Amino acid sequence: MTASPWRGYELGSRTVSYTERDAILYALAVGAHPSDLDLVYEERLRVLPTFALTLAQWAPDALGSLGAFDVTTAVHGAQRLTVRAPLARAGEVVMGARVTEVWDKGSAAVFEIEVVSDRFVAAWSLFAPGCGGFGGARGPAAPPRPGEAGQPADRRLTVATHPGQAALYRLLGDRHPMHVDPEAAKAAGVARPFLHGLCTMAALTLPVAGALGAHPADLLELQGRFAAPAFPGDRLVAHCWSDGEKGVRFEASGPERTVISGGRARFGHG
Ligand SMILES: C[C@H](O)CC(=O)SCCNC(=O)CCNC(=O)[C@H](O)C(C)(C)COP(=O)(O)OP(=O)(O)OC[C@H]1O[C@@H](n2cnc3c(N)ncnc32)[C@H](O)[C@@H]1OP(=O)(O)O
Repeated sequence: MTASPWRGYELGSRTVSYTERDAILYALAVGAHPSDLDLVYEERLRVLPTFALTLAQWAPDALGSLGAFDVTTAVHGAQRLTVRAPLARAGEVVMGARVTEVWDKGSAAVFEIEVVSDRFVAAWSLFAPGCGGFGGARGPAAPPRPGEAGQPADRRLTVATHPGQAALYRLLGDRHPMHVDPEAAKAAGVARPFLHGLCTMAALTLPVAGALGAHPADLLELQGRFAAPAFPGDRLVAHCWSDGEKGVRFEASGPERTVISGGRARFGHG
């Protein structure tokens, strides 16, 4: 087996600062309701833990800028987030990042990037067409999907995304043109601009928390694979399987296909 030269690559460290306004805009961009005062009103603000992923976006962006993969065709394949401590209402976060693994899928490579801070640990999987075939390991198989054994879902939730959602979300840090420019989307093999995977995932986290009687700011763990593009304006349906008292496994579908598979979320008790 040959390892990719990017395996173990240190992306360095970065300090990113943010304001209450950024955290509120983020909450609105992922679907918080104006009546969710502790997400949208600075007097009561609690910061959504998934906001950390916008602060850490520099890491996958840095790897693309270094030329590890073609940024016009690579897409976000999967994400994991482990929360260590709540984010302050405003402030700065110091992060370090490195490429933990590069899997060889033949026609594509999957780059695993880990970002670590005292607030969270986050892991990106980037699916990069044209980067495989270097003689490396394929990596672990896709995790088993809930419901595979025929167990019916415990809950069905719906999330209405809105047509302007990607245009708004990109202002929080991921300005890849594939989310707004039809030509850039086509270059990535998608018919029209599609939602950021992290926007889709965070948007689902809000109703999932509500269904569990948890506060979305009490999220402790989140993960999922972006199985197919979701589009701004799609109505998403999430099927959820209980996973402990404040945990859930989920799969989410758009009008045509499953868009998030192997979803998992766990919340604290507040
Ligand atoms: C930069 C941007 O701003 C970031 C973004 O937010 S992009 C938006 C969010 N992401 C998306 O919309 C991507 C949606 N997903 C997809 O379009 C497709 O799943 C895909 C293009 C990633 C892969 O599809 P496809 O080429 O058909 O892969 P497929 O033949 O099923 O699988 C090939 C291998 O890759 C793996 N793989 C497939 N999808 C994967 C994913 N999403 N993440 C990680 N690995 C994946 C499979 O397990 C398989 O490996 P194995 O043979 O060892 O089991």
